Amino acid sequence: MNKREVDVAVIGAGTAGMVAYRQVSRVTDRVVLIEGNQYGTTCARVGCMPSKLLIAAADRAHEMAHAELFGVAPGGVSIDGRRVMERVRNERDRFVEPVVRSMQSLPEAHRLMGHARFLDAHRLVVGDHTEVTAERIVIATGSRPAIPGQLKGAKDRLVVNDNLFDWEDLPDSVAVFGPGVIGLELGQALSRLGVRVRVFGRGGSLGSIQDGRIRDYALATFRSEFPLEPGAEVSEVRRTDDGVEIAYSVDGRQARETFDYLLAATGRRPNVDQLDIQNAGIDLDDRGMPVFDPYTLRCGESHIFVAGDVDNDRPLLHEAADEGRIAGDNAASWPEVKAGLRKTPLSVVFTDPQIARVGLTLDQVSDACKGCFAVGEVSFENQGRSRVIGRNRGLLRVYGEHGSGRFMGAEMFGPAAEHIAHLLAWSIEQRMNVAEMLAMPFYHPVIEEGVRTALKDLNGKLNMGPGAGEDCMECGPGT
Ligand SMILES: Cc1cc2nc3c(=O)[nH]c(=O)nc-3n(C[C@H](O)[C@H](O)[C@H](O)COP(=O)(O)OP(=O)(O)OC[C@H]3O[C@@H](n4cnc5c(N)ncnc54)[C@H](O)[C@@H]3O)c2cc1C
Ligand SMILES: NC(=O)c1ccc[n+]([C@@H]2O[C@H](COP(=O)([O-])OP(=O)(O)OC[C@H]3O[C@@H](n4cnc5c(N)ncnc54)[C@H](O)[C@@H]3O)[C@@H](O)[C@H]2O)c1
Repeated sequence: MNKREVDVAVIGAGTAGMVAYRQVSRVTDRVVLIEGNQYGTTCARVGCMPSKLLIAAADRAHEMAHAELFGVAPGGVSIDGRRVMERVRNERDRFVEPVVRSMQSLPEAHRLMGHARFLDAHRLVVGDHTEVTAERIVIATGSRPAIPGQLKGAKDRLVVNDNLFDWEDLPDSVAVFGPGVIGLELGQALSRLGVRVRVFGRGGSLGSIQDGRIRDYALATFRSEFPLEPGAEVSEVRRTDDGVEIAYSVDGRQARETFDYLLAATGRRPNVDQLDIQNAGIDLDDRGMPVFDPYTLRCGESHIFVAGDVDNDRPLLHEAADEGRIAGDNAASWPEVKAGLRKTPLSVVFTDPQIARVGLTLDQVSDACKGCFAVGEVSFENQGRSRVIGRNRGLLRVYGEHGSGRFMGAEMFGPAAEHIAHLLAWSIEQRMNVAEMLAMPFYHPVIEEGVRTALKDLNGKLNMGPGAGEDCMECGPGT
């Protein structure tokens, strides 16, 4: 067994771990970044990037198939599944390659390959070949798909995001389990690429949507495009000669249907369970998760920090990077530990229409404002720019506090949500109130005019000015 002694050990070379390593390596050479599988990160290899590449192909197919709305006849759209998947893999590899290269350019003494486990609060055993003694430790081990036992009945036809993007060709049919973020993004994309898809859910949840009106609107919209059962009762999942047979009932109606594959998108599990974390000497909650401070990322009063998806809090790429920076800075400066900057919550789901959420959710706003808040709303169905480009579906709901007029949060299902969510998140970051947001410039005709309509509606409901539709001589048509 090799022995190493370092100031800081970072476990996991994903986004959070690499950022933590970078921060630590600025102040000490006695640092090691440990990776148990392969370099390249979840985001680039099997997450954000390949999923968006598949969605890009699907969106193109969908736009072509619906061009007749504009009097443009594309003359039949043909989808070459092999070429679709080839581009996904090639472009994915282009994103992965520089990440791997930057890892390989690190000093050899700073890199260690092997699965890490805690022997005690300061000692790790890595891949049964090296024992690392570290004064401080950052756990950045990410997460992996959580697969309910029943779905394992699909045997060799069970896929998750880790292997779907390696398909050589598109299959004819896929049963998608989990109408969460991954299931909706990939399910809709596969459907638009000509794959027969049915999405099975449990308990009625949809994406990460928290606002009931947005959820209902989104559900009806997705259902008009592909079968989606958010509350299906699945009694059996069975591998047969023909593929995967699923027996299920919806509203008492029994059905059996066979698919080529079953995609499990049923949530993700933090990679804590294989760390022998019980040896680390830190407090664990009743699910065995480290108890930590979300501002310092420190576990109790210890020398151990967490960062990224492993802490199961805001499992998104930009948050993993922020957490890596905070945890890395604190591991570097320990025992001096500072609260880091946590940004306004922001999430975007790349369905069509997109789903976005910023700031506090409706329930959180109600708690924070003790019930003294109002909700402004706009439908994009008659919004000028959205109609012009044929993307006039969706709803934006904006939340503001009575008295102060402070803008608290928003949820959206609609066109250009990825961009609008940024404007709204930046407004919250600047602590703007609704009147200040309305004083910002709005061009014509743009989708952002819909945001202004929602804000005016909110302003009126907060009794702070005219509502939507009143006193807007300067507004153009369809705003
Ligand atoms: C399909 C999909 C699509 C996504 N799309 C988006 C998106 O569009 N936008 C967005 O913001 N987020 C998206 N995400 C989420 C985003 O990818 C993650 O939040 C982010 O990649 C997490 O980074 P991380 O560093 O915490 O984990 P990872 O990048 O997973 O890194 C963890 C590393 O730790 C290693 N490891 C684990 N255990 C050990 C051990 N015991 N010893 C040594 N090494 C270990 C792993 O091998 C891995 O390399 C998506 C995720 C998925 C799955
Ligand atoms: N655009 C993005 O930012 C993006 C994209 C993909 C993933 N992500 C990240 O990855 C995380 C994980 O995504 P996810 O979609 O796996 O998780 P999720 O929590 O969003 O969704 C899981 C879904 O599976 C359902 N489910 C659970 N067990 C089930 C069962 N037995 N049968 C049917 N349905 C079942 C849940 O009710 C839920 O709707 C997200 O929370 C997000 O942070 C982000």
